Amino acid sequence: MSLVASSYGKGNVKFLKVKKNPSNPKEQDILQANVQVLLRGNFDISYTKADNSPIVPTDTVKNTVLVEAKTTDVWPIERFAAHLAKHFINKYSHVSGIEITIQQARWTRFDVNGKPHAHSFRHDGPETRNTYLNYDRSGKLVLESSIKDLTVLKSTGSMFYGYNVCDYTTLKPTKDRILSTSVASTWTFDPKKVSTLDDVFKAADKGLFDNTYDAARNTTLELFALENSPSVQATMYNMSTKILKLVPEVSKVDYVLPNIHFVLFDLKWKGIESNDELFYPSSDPNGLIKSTVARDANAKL
Ligand SMILES: O=c1[nH]c(=O)c2[nH]c(=O)[nH]c2[nH]1
Repeated sequence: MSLVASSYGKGNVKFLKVKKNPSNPKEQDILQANVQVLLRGNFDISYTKADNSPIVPTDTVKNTVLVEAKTTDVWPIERFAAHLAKHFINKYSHVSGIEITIQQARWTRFDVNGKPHAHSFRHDGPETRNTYLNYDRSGKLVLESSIKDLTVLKSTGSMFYGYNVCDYTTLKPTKDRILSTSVASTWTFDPKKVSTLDDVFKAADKGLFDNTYDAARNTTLELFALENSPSVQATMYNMSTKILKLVPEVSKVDYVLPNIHFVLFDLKWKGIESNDELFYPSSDPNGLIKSTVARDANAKL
C-alpha cells in the first residue's frame, strides 16, 4: 500500500480587518474573511512512519493567516491569497504546493442623511465573494474567484416551453413564470495572462479582481432582470459569454444554478381566479443546472 495523495492545514480561520484612512482615522473600511490553507509536499513520513518532524502544525498555519492579515494588505482577497502562498512556499522548503480558499462576507456601507457613512455597514445576507488559489513551487498557478449564495427572483419575464415531451411528462409549457435561483458563478483567470504570483500582485494593483467581480455580479443581475428568459440554460450561457466579452483576462466561466420552484396555489376549487398571484415555495426537489463556458472551445477543462 502507498500514500497516494495528502494535504493538510487549517480551515475556518476567520478575521475582521479594519482599514483606517491615515488622514481621517474614523473613515474606515472592513473585510471579514474565512480562510482555509492546505499544504502539500514532503510530509509522507508523518502519515506512514508517525514521524511528525516535517509537520508545520495547523495551529502555526492559523497564526500565520492572522499575523499576515494584520501586517499586510488583504484587499482584494486574491492579493491576500497570493501573499499567503508566497509566504508558505518561501518559509518552508519542504512545502511543494498550497491551496488557499478565502470567503469574504458581504458587508455594505450604508447611507445616513443621504451620504455613505464613514464606518457603518449592513450585512447583506449569506452572499459571499470567494477566491481559490492553487500554487505549485514549480510555478503552476490556478486562480478562480466566485460569487456564491446570491439569491434572486423575478416574478415575470421568464418562460419554459418547447421541451422534450414523452409519456413521463406532466409539466405544462409556460410563457410567463416565476424564476428564482441562488447563483454560484465562478470565473477562472487565464493562466497565460495571470501566470505567476507577481502577476496576481500587479493585477490586484490595477483593480482587475474588483473590476471582474463587479462585471460578473452586475452581468448576472442585469441579464437575470432584463432578459425574457427562455430557460435557465440559455440565460446562464448568455451571462457567461458576456463576462468573457467584458474581461479578457478570464478564460472560463462556470455557473451552478438551482431552479427554486414556486408552485401556484390554484383556487379554482373555491371559485377564485388564480391569475398567477399566489404561490407557495417548494424547497424540494429542485432543478439544478450547471454550465462551463470557455473562451477557447479547445480549452482543457
Ligand atoms: O429553465 C428550465 N430548465 C429546465 O431544464 C427545466 N426543467 C423543468 O422542469 N423546468 C425547467 N426550467
